[in-house]
Amino acid sequence: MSVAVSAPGKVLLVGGYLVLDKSYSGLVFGLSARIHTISTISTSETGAIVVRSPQFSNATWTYTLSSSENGVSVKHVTDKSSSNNTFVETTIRYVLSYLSLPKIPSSEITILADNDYYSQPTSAVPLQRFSNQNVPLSSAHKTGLGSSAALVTSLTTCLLQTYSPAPLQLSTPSYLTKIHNLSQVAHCVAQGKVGSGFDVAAAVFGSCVYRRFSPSILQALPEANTPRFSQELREAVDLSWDVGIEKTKIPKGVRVVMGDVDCGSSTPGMVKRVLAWRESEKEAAGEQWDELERVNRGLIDLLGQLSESSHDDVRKQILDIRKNIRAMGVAAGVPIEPEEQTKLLDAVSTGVPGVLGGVVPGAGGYDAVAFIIKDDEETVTALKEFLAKWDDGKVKALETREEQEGVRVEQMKQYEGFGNYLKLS
Ligand SMILES: Nc1ncnc2c1ncn2[C@@H]1O[C@H](COP(=O)(O)OP(=O)(O)OP(=O)(O)O)[C@@H](O)[C@H]1O
Ligand SMILES: C[C@@](O)(CCOP(=O)(O)O)CC(=O)O
Repeated sequence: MSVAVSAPGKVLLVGGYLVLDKSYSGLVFGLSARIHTISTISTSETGAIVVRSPQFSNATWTYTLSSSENGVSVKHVTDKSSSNNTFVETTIRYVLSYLSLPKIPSSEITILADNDYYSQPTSAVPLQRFSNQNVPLSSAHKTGLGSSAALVTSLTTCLLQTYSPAPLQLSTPSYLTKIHNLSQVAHCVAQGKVGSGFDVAAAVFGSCVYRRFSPSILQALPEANTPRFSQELREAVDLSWDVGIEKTKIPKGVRVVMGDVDCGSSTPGMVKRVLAWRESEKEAAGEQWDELERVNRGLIDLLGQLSESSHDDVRKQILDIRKNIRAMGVAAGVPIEPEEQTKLLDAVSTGVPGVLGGVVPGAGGYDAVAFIIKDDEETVTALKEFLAKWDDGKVKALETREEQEGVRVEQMKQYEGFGNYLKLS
């Protein structure tokens, strides 16, 4: 029997940087662009998991598995053409160690990512779903939708559904919390640091107002496969975390449109510099963050009770947020809303009727822009046409839009046309 799961990407509309500190919050929307993982238990005797990501070249990873009292040892079988996939390997190691099964049947897992995760070449004909990128994963141009968090969450859930001794329902709140905690652990270990985790939260719970968990929950965990690893992992995951998730959704009548700026900024470098500034200018930075939190919360409240008559208030609130973000950027010496992005956001906000405003989402920089617009075809078309003419078409509107739902079990039928990618049972 095959099991399929998908988890959404994210856009952190407001709260970049602040959300790293538990005293502040971020508004994150889950996106319709999802990463799917489909598993099939295989008949092979040896305990092994073969993972394929068939939209990319040389993207097959084989792992042999063996159980011990220190957790499940997961070894990547390498050959000449293979590369590592730390996110996949770590997720398998942590989920199977969490389950601590004495015997682990072999399985095959296929990863399929919606097209919006990668900048696509301009094409006269519509792309097929899960289009083939024809390049190794390392050369794909990511659009910044949080592919690793969606992948880790989707794979964690797929492994739990495949290997848990008792069948589980994703509608059970305690099970979703377990998926969240385990996915956060695996994602942090794989990326080598404890981030705020808003991307994993969106992948699990969908759109929400997010407040981070205390990093100390994870910092105390022993290394994988050392004494007490399995027990302590289980204890940490089953603990009640001090994370804040207030589910939310975009109000009726408006939608989010993402613009992919095929360029890119180094998020870790920007985070380091903003946090160093905050440390060195404690008082001024504290005041600035409190003010940003106030205006961010203002937008969250406005969106919570939106009507046609409050569109102008949303416009003003977004401008206020941007003014504060630019001030933080100047004070920290980090181009969070760089001049080029300011020009673009201003031009779209004033030049395209139906656009309520736009921001540089997440860490900002040159990566992406996100717009809140009226949810009608006319506005979407006008925005796309405007972007196509801007700076030689460097900014492309993505097809994805906000979506409320987080991780979910998928019906197998939808993959039937993808026989070139996977065999179903
Ligand atoms: N389709 C996929 N197949 C297999 N592995 C994937 C896939 N997509 C993402 N990954 C894993 O996630 C890693 C990319 O993670 P990274 O954090 O660099 O990007 P991201 O999460 O998309 O970034 P951002 O948070 O800026 O959106 C890849 O190196 C790979 O390990
Ligand atoms: C800067 C930060 O607050 C947001 C980064 O968001 P993004 O990866 O640019 O979408 C970092 C974090 O929250 O982990």
